[in-house]
Amino acid sequence: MDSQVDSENAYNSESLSSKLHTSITHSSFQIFRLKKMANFKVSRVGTTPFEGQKPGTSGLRKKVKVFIQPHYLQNFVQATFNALGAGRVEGATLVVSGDGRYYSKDAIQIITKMAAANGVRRVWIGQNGLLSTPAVSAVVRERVGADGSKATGAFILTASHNPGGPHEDFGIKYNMENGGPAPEGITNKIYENTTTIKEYLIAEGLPDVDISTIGVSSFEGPKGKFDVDVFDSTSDYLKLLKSIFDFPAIQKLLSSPKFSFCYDALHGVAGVHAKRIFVEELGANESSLVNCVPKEDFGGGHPDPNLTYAKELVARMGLSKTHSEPNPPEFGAAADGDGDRNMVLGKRFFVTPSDSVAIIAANAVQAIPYFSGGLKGVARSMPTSAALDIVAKHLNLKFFEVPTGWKFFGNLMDAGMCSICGEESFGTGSDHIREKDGIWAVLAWLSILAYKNKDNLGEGNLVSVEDIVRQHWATHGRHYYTRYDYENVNADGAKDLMAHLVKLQSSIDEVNTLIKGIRSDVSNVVHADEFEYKDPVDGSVSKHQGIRYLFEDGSRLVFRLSGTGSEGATIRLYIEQYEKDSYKIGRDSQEALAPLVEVALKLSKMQEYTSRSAPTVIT
Ligand SMILES: O=P(O)(O)OC[C@H]1O[C@H](O)[C@H](O)[C@@H](O)[C@@H]1O
Ligand SMILES: [Mg+2]
Repeated sequence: MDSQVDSENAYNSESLSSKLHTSITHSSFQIFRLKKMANFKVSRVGTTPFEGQKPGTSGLRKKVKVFIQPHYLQNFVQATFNALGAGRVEGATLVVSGDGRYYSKDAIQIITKMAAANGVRRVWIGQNGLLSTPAVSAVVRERVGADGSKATGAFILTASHNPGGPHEDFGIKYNMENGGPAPEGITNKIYENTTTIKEYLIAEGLPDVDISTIGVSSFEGPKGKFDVDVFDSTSDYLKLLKSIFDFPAIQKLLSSPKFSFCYDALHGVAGVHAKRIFVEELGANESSLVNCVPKEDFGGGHPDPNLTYAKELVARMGLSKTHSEPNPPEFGAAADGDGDRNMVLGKRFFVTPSDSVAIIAANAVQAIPYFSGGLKGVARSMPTSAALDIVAKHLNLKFFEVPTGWKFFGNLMDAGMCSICGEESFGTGSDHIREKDGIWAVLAWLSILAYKNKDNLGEGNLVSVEDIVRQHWATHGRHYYTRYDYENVNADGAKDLMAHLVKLQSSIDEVNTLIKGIRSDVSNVVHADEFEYKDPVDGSVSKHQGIRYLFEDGSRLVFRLSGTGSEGATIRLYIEQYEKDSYKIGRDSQEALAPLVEVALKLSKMQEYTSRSAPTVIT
């Protein structure tokens, strides 16, 4: 009897002994159990607002030194609970996990205690606090707890592709019961709450949970039971992926001596899933995994899968300018810190994310069982190239152009209007969840490769990634595309540059005169505006979503300020040119785009406003 009592009340020994005494005097254990003391009490902690807790496109991202200030994280979490309202918090089942970056472990303990105090019924945590953003979305949508419970929302602890470590970034965002990021109505309310917050609730007496061991720990609070369920990070996500793709077909491709594969998680959370999915399930060689052990500081790197930051993969795939690789793998891919982004490479070949989504959409019905019944529609973000538009037209599919940010796809998917979508920012995904999904994109490509090679894994040449892309261009034309990023520039300079570009738009004639003075071989601008989007599902309007210059020959220049940086401003310049003639589609993209790049830089007075003579990253 004693040991049972002890284990249930281990955290309140003083009151326990007095109760125990009472129960023994009344010689009725039953009475004692019913009146059992709580494991924790609710403590109300006074606080004052912090400035700048406005969640951006993907939650709140700040330097760790900002987040670790006393009450900083707590204020944001309480503001979120208050914005959700008691109906979505009391009795709720909340997922709390992330990409494992520095400060995650502390944050998980704090959020768990605050959840308990706010009346949440269960907190679900991926083992070691690790769940990729797509895995969180899958868990929210698909996981069923041992007691039949379903998740009602999630705190995702990540700053995505931003570096991690004590001097780098931390982040937090809230996802709703559909597995997608909270809509603007909620994030605005969270922000309002952060400006007036006076107190937060936290459980006192609740111990830190051991997040490294799978299992359920149960506690008793003033409002009843509170469970912490630590579960395997990959099982639910894997189950969902298995229902989408033909795993045996992919396994056959991976085991073919003609094929070789490489995956770089850049020390982000995707490494955990990759080992299980690619190696244990699909039979890839363990040596094909690079940087797949998650690290709190991503090994000191920048966990963004692009040609600049995914250096090791780029070198392995034979794309490094300084290192020559004699025998690169046939296929390579990388992920960002939280595993929702992807970069796909072939042997010595880069697939632009804009082409990637178009090619996946073009082949999905044949190559991916989940889509065998047809696609409901496709969508891309505005700065993403128009390669997908051509596929949509060709296949007679519903098509949507939305502002940057994955949440805009969510509404379309919830309304059954969109199956596949993608962004130039290395995000690709489908309506299986409500986040982009890096591993899904890799499996989609492996499915296409498996499909195209289904009859020649024995004899004949392998149809390579490059073959698939070139074939696509030959059929649909090619969108030459590049993005120039100017990271961490002076915020006022960036604002002035944008204002200058908007002002120019008032006279297209003047713009064309300026352009002719810069390059006479560039076509005329026919339309210029700031992109605005009216959501076809809820009618909401998003303004100022990027500055566009549209040219007569289909070329486009787009300028945007990043919504995901944590310091200064980042200007993104997107340059695109369409070529239909087969003899013009094989050029080097930087070379093909050089005239438009020159126009963009001079028209925007980039160097004048940013004091930068070159971008930080070119993709
Ligand atoms: O605002 P940016 O830095 O260009 O980033 C834009 C990207 O941010 C996040 O990753 C969002 O999830 C993406 O949907 C979006 O494309
Ligand atoms: Mg990310």
